[in-house]
Amino acid sequence: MNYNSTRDSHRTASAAEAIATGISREGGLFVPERFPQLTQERLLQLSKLSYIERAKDILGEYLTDFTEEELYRCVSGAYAGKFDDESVTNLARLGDNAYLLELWHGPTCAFKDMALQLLPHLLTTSAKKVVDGKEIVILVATSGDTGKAALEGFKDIPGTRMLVFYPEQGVSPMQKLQMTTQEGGNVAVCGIRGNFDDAQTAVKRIFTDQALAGRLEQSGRMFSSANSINWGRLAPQIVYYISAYCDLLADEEIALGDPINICVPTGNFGNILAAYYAKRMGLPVAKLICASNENNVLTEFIETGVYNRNRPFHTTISPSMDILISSNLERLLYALADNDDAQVRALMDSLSAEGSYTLPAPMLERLRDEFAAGCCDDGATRAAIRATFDTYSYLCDPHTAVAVKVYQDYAARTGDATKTVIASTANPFKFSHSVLEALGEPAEGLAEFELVERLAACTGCEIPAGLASLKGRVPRFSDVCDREGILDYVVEQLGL
Ligand SMILES: N[C@@H](CCOP(=O)(O)O)C(=O)O
Repeated sequence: MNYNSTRDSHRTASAAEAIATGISREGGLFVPERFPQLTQERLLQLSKLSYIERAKDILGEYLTDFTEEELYRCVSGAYAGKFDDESVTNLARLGDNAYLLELWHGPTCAFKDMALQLLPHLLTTSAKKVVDGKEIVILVATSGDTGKAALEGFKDIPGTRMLVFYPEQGVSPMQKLQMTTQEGGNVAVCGIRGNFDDAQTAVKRIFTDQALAGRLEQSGRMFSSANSINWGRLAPQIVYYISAYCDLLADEEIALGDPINICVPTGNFGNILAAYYAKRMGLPVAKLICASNENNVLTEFIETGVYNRNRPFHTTISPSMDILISSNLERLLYALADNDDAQVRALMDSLSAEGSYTLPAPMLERLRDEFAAGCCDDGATRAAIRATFDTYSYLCDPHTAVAVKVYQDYAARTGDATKTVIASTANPFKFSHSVLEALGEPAEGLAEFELVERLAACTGCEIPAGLASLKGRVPRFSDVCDREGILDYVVEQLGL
């Protein structure tokens, strides 16, 4: 299986090359040249396997330049003993037709662990194949969850170095504590005076700066990415949607071939794109429901075909989705345009020049066939946390609550009673202040761990070990730079 760049479809890469480099030289994203197909018998077989076996099987279709033994080592290294239990994910029922797919049972309590426990194995295996001996310098832009999961995955991994940039005023206190207390001799964390889009744009610019890449190469190093622009981040996310379908099958919640809907809270469009790719592989999926917070650029796009980032940026209680430039949308555009790279280049040029673009009618029609969308503000998010807890005794984090609300609005609006998997993306204790407020509990003026303990006391939910262990920890990293200073920070840190 080879991969093509969304901005130059003649540029091909093996899986190992796509993963080691992270992004194509001209700024395009790598996409598989075709989608392997899952038959119904295959889904049935997969439903009898463990998560690790399912992951090995599905990823084997994409990572064809990895040996069976390499794949098994990567997948078991990522998932065996690293998650709360060997099922890795959990499905919790929410009413008659919905299930929350809990993806946050890994070490950093967010869905990003599902891919970022695996990426270090995939990346070091890939590097040995295609760029042996080079140190991989991984630059990460985060709005809260990717940063910590990437740091945890890559800490002290030989041959790698990592610099993480996060919006200093745009993540939850727990997310900040998780990142700034990170251990590991190969990592550094820097806050920026700006938002996630500023960090992501600066990092992407660095990845495509050929002069800088040359200087880095002279010192035996190369850049890569641990964001979902890297194929090695996205492929593992496809697995959990297929696995969720298999779990529903094994639990006899659905019959083989029954379509499901998938609803995903998303900002950078990676998590929902993985569900779309699962559908392209033949997973029976009816609608993909895209859930956004007040930064509703994706909702408007799916409803109208106009992508317009020229709008106020909102700092919300679901900060990991505070994004106006959704990187992975580019991969969807490539698919909707039938792999026409010129079309993608034109849309992306318009996005960088004007901050907006409009889909041609045939692409919009295909988009709306596949996707539905909705959004909600912080007030509705809080109300959804409260209502979900009161009605189902289920405590969800603000990002998951956005998806629950959007799904419920969708179901009420359309009458669609198809069984729906809602991606539950983070543990609520990462956002204790907002969750307590939503429950109507006093939260003002309390320190972070007072909030955590109060939330545990009033809900009976367990504080995850990965967060409890941060109590009393002193931050290691306090660097902050302007958004314009990210390049200089990288140059200085790397001694270029
Ligand atoms: N929500 C993300 C933003 C980056 O997304 P990614 O999937 O491209 O890594 C975060 O938590 O940082």
